Amino acid sequence: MQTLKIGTRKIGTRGSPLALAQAHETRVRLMKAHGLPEQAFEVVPISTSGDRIQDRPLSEAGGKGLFTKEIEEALLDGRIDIAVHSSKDMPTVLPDGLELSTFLPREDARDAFIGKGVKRIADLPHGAKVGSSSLRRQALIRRMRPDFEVVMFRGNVQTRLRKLDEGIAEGTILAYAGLKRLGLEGVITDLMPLEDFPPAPGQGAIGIETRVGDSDIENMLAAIHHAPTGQALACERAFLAALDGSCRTPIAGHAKVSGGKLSFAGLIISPDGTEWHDVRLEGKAADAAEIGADAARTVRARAGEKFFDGWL
Ligand SMILES: NCc1[nH]cc(CCC(=O)O)c1CC(=O)O
Repeated sequence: MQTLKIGTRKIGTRGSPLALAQAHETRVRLMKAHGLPEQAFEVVPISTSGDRIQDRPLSEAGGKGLFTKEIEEALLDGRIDIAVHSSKDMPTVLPDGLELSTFLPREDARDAFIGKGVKRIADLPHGAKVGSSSLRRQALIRRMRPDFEVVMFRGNVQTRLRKLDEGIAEGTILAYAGLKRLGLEGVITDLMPLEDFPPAPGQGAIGIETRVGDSDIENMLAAIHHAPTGQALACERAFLAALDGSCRTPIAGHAKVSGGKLSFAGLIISPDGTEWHDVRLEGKAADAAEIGADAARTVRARAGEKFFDGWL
């Protein structure tokens, strides 16, 4: 075990209940891995622009970076030592001097369905309202059931559940991982199959951002890094990075890693759910990023360049 320098390590996070749960999970893993008491780590909640903008889709307001800007400034300034994120919410390009260096063992990456009065999404009546603000989920819902009315649904998990109770929609889809971390898996009425309803790149994986070259922190985090999750994420993020010119094209991607092998499934889909292109690739886990980039080239070639600017 590495000997750590004295002093409290500051764990930066968004202030939402899910973000705090993820920061606490990180803290507990660090305490156990290093035999350190709770006081060795402090969780520092930071409010971000993404948390404050509630009135329009984030893709219009400026995209994923809105959830990370203020936290990354704190990391660069040294006000915090590490930043804990949902990998799914992380832009593919990070500010100079920062890296996503550590991943905790991934939770089940599937989406979960929460039905009101029905168990499965297929049981909803013709024309039912399904709530989601995610472009990917909206497109996948429309592909599955063109008769449904997709309604805008933002806010944290608790807010969305309240909207369901109020009858604004008859069902909604959220990440299983987030519900589980909040102790809310009891509200789930079904899990969406990976094949019909592929998750967002990074879904279910907690990622930790650090300053490049901060060797003290790197040593500390090495003890909690989960290498297979890191490889899966390298693949999914390479796929996203190679496609993600705008965040208006819904993109799904999921890599499974086991026994040094990686298998990846990726999908791009039009927001109306009528046109999609998918890809499956397998290879060595050590080639994770190349597999993701290859998969992106394949779907890009299948879709044609026009596919990507058709929805602006
Ligand atoms: N965009 C919000 C967000 N970011 C990460 C999660 C869930 C946790 C995860 O995927 O790790 C969620 C909520 C959701 O999609 O239901």
